[in-house]
Amino acid sequence: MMSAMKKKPTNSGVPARSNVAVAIRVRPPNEKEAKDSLIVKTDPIDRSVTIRNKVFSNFERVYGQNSRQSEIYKDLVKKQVEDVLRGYNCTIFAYGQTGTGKTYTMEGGEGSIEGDWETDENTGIIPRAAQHIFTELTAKTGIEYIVRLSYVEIYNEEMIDLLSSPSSDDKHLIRLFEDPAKKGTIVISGVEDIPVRCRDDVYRLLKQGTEQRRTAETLMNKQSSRSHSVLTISVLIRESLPSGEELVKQGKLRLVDLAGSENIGRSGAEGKRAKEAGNINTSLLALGRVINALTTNAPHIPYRESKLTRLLQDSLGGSSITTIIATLSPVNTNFDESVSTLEYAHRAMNIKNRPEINENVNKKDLFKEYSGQIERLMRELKAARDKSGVYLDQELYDEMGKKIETSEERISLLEQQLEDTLELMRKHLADIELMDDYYGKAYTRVRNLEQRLALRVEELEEAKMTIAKEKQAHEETRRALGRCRSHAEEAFTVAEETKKVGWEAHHELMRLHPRCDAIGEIANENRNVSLELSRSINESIPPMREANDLRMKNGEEKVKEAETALNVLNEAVAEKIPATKESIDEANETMKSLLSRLSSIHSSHNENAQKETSLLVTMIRKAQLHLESTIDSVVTQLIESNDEGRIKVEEMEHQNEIMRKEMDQLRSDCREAIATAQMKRMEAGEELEKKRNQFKDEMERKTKDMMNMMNSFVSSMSSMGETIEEGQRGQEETIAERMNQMGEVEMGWGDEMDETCEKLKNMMNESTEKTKDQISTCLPILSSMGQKTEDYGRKSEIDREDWKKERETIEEECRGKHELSLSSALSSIDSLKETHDKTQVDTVAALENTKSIIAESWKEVDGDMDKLMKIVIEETERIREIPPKDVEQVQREFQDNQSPPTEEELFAESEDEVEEGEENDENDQQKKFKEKAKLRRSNFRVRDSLLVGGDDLQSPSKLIGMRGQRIEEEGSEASFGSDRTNRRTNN
Ligand SMILES: Nc1ncnc2c1ncn2[C@@H]1O[C@H](COP(=O)(O)OP(=O)(O)OP(=O)(O)O)[C@@H](O)[C@H]1O
Repeated sequence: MMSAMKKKPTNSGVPARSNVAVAIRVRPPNEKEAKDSLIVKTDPIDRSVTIRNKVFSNFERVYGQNSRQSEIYKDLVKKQVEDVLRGYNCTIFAYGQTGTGKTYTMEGGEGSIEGDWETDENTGIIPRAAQHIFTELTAKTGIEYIVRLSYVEIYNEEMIDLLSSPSSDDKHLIRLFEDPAKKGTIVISGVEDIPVRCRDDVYRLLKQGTEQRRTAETLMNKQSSRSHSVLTISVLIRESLPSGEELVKQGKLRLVDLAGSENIGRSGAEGKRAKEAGNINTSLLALGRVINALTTNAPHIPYRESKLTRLLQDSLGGSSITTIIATLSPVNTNFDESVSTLEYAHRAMNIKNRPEINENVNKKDLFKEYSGQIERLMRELKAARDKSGVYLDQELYDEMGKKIETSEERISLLEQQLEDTLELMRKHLADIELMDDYYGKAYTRVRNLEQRLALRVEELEEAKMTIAKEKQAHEETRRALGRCRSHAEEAFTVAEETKKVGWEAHHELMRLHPRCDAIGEIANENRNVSLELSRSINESIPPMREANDLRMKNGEEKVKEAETALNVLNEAVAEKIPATKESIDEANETMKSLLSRLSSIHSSHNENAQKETSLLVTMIRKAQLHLESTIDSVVTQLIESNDEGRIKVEEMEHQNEIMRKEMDQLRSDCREAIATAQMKRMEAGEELEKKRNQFKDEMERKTKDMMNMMNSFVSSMSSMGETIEEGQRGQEETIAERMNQMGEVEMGWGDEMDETCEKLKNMMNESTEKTKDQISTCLPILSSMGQKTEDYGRKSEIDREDWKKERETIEEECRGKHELSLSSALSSIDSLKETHDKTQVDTVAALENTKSIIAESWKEVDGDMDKLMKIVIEETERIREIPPKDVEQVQREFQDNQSPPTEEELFAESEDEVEEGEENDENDQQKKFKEKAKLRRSNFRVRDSLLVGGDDLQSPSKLIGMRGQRIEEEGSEASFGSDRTNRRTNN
């Protein structure tokens, strides 16, 4: 294929001429060989193999029994795969005796075909190469590519397409021909060249081909392959250059698993098997000859001697990069075969190739080239045919016959070539059509995929939003849990405070109890004092009342007496008035008769009369004074009784004051007690604060644990979210990558895309399911945690309520007891005060009542006195108007009417008279005094006869005299009344 591609010298590290690389691999001995001696020694550093004494060196690589598949691949194949992708043809074939590990090296151990090429040690070169090619291709951007796979078997010099359906009988159609445009490049026609889109396609086809391989059991190996298998992976890469040119690269990787190279005789093959072995050896012998010819610079290389050599023409001495892996058995039994293989390999090592890269050309050039080629061939064909109708002489004819024969051969060759070229072209066209078809499909698919991608992106966005919501929900849950924690903390704080207050109250209560007891005792004492006081007051009130009553009674009596005396006086006056009138008349008469007689002595007699009058006035004044003093004494007594009441009131006030002081003391005690309680409360508070801190620390620790749990949960959730996000991101990236690739590759692998999308969808579904599962796993945990938090909160609430209730109870009890004791003390004090106030009020009322009674008495007395005074004044005035009588007469009259004054009175009066400035000598005065005393004594006798009452009250004349004197002194009646009133008020 791709004969139109020009070859150009190698570049990029591939030498222009390079020897076929030969590596030796020695497998480990199998069970059968366990007792056999190991004769093959490998030196990887020296790259030499020693078998007995024979040393084979300068190999590309040498691997011992413990070599690893991955090692082989990295050293021998990896670079070639990269070269294939750059446009080189590369061949790797395994050569060796049956059962030495050719298939193991090329395909891998049992079941290894589906293993991961990078990790699975069983995996052989073919699966690794397939994986590697697709990994590299998918990693490249800006290219389109198509990968095709053909798998043929050469068995008994027959080529069999291992990928065609087993029923088809088209094996004879498979031909090998040289690419006319690329000399030496052998093309296999008539085989299925199946496009593959991924590693799995390769595996599937490999499996299919392997099943078709004919294997026969030989004595040497149970599954000894009697055929050569050739797997070809062609890669066509179309690349758009920045210049706008379209470049096409085509590389080919041939992986050949040769049949065993053992001796027929030793293999034990018989009959058909022997034929097989022979054919096998024919091919291998031809291969040997080719190798010999190549290494000895022979003019002819017998590629055409066998299908195998024909097929490997390009790989041996051609433009391919070739690696041979010669496999060996390590044991002595296989010595000959091992030596043969080593010699074979050593010879092959000298084959020189000229690796050429398949020149990058654009599509137009490719067509042009093919067209030119076809045209040329057609021309040649036509020319050849045209010549066939010309008549020539015999010799010339014979010559021409020969020439015609030659020409016919050439024609047939050209026809063959033309046919091959046409087939190639058809193939290329088919490739291009296929590519275009793929491109169109891919374009449509890309569109569809873009739409799907948009949908996926939307879904992804939705999923992201869902995740974000979930995250938010988680965040909210975390926050809610945080709030719950803070609520719980608050609840605990409150509970602690409540506890503290409760304890404080309890302590305070405990401390207040004795204080309350003391207060109660004081209150009891106060009550007793109060009771005592009220009792004493109650006791003192009746005597006071009695005293008052008595005084009132006395006053009344006195008033009554005064009234009686007044009445008596009035009566006496009334009695005396007619007698007096008569006496006055007689006296008038006497006076008249004696007027003349007395006129001489008028002046002296007048003087005596004035003296008598003044004596009378003095007597009246004395009586008045006596009365006043009596009244004053009554008033004083009243005042005294009033003072007594006042003293009692004062005492009570004093008591009250004491009680107030005691109350103040009590209050200050209470305050002190409260201050002490507060202090104690503070102390208890500090203690409780400590305990609370301890409790809080404990709580914080527990909460921290809880939070740690929560955080780990949340972090696991977030990591889960991140994983999901990463998964999503990965999916996004994968989708984007896929889309990029899809956008860039116009060839059809829509199915792959579908599959990828399906896979992605599945992945997303899986991821969603996983997320759901995780969420569903998390939800019960969350709900249980929420439940726990709720329970916790509820418990805290209950605790808080309990504490609150307890606190209220304690407070109530405390307050109740405290208040009860205080209120009882206060109520006892209040009751005492009330009693006291009541007593005071009663006393004051009693006093006021007494006062009003006395005032009433006074009013009455005043009225009577006024009346009396009026009478006395009138009488006095009337007496004053009476003309002076004869002294004797007067004396008689007085003797008749008045009791004689006592000596002291007379003496006092005489002294008064002396003080009044009378100028008499001492003898005269004594004489006169005696005379006056005599007179007065006689007068008083008269008076005594007139008087009814005792000595306490003065005679009416005295009273009159006193009153008269006072009137004279004060000058008016009103002033006297007001003066007395004033004095009473003052009292
Ligand atoms: N390097 C190795 N390490 C472990 N086992 C190996 C190795 N090489 C070969 N074997 C084992 O040896 C046996 C024969 O190997 P294999 O079939 O690959 O030989 P072969 O050369 O392909 O034989 P045939 O020519 O008959 O196809 C297999 O069971 C294989 O697993």
